[in-house]
Amino acid sequence: MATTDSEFNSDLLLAHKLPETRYTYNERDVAIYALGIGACGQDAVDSDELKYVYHRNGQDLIQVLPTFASLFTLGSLTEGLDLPGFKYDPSLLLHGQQYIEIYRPLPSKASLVNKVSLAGLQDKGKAAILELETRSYEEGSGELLCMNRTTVFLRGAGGFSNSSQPFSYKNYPSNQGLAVKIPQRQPLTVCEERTQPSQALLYRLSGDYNPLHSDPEFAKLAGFPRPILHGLCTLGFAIKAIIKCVCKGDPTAVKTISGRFLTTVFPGETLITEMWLEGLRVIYQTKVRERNKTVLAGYVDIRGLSSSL
Ligand SMILES: CCCCCCC/C=C/C(=O)SCCNC(=O)CCNC(=O)[C@H](O)C(C)(C)COP(=O)(O)OP(=O)(O)OC[C@H]1O[C@@H](n2cnc3c(N)ncnc32)[C@H](O)[C@@H]1OP(=O)(O)O
Repeated sequence: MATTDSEFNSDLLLAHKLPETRYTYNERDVAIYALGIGACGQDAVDSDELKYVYHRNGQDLIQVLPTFASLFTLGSLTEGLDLPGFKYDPSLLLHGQQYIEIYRPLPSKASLVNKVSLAGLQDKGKAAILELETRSYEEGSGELLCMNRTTVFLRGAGGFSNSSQPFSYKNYPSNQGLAVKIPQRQPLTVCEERTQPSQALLYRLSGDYNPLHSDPEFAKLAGFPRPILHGLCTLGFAIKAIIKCVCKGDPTAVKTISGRFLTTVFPGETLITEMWLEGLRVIYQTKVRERNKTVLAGYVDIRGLSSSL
């Protein structure tokens, strides 16, 4: 049977092979990213954070934050993703979740080949949830460096299922990236950091140029009073706080990162990240002080016993 352009076609969608993408970066990109997630944003000589932007023995020795890996997915979603058999309005897209596995410390420069695949699609009625998995291999050695699973919440794109049962496709283990249960006890440690009013304008220079984060008119059309902060920028602030407070400042201690974006953050707001340690898992939630809202929650699995607490 012929289908119109707007009709959902799971056969077409699931058979579709997403193109490989490439990502090349150097020490300058690593430093610009670190500044974008607030490194040295309150104190230019902060001894916990200067190492992410400067090293006195050469820029190639700067340390790379594990969330830098999230940039490797740029180019698959931010450039507009064309999926046969499934239509959505990109201007209504919100970043829902990010799951990252780091297999070895990120070098300060590299050329990567990304293998991208569809990891999930769910019909939630009012919205669709789309998940893309990106495996990043170092060019030359072919070594697998990390994996990202990006979940986007597509407002207005739900209700596409052809049968009475809502469409649901997921091709990864159900224990990965689950929503976390926040402990009822007091957090072990808390870190507070103010974002700058220009935070999104700085963060976007790492390559996510979606006008939702910079253009007041575009933001209004997407349903927001003003431009909002990139979800991955908020995630970067939170994980940087965990590295500082729980991992003795060692960014290579981070093995797995999971985060769900619960509500939007506006540039200039203050982020309070609360942390609980459960074995080698740090459960965290990030709140906005000014609105007393939880904006992000998730977990970080750390290697070995490097916790400083
Ligand atoms: C380099 C690659 C980048 C890729 C992304 C590029 C574009 C970037 C854009 C951004 O950065 S946008 C800024 C960051 N994101 C946000 O600010 C979103 C914050 N979250 C929200 O505003 C809300 O959570 C929401 C996403 C609008 C959903 O809230 P809503 O009240 O509409 O949902 P519910 O009714 O609670 O749930 C419906 C259904 O959906 C599931 N769900 C809810 N939230 C999420 C989520 N964040 N991620 C994944 N799934 C979510 C929820 O579990 C419900 O499912 P069921 O339980 O009914 O099965």
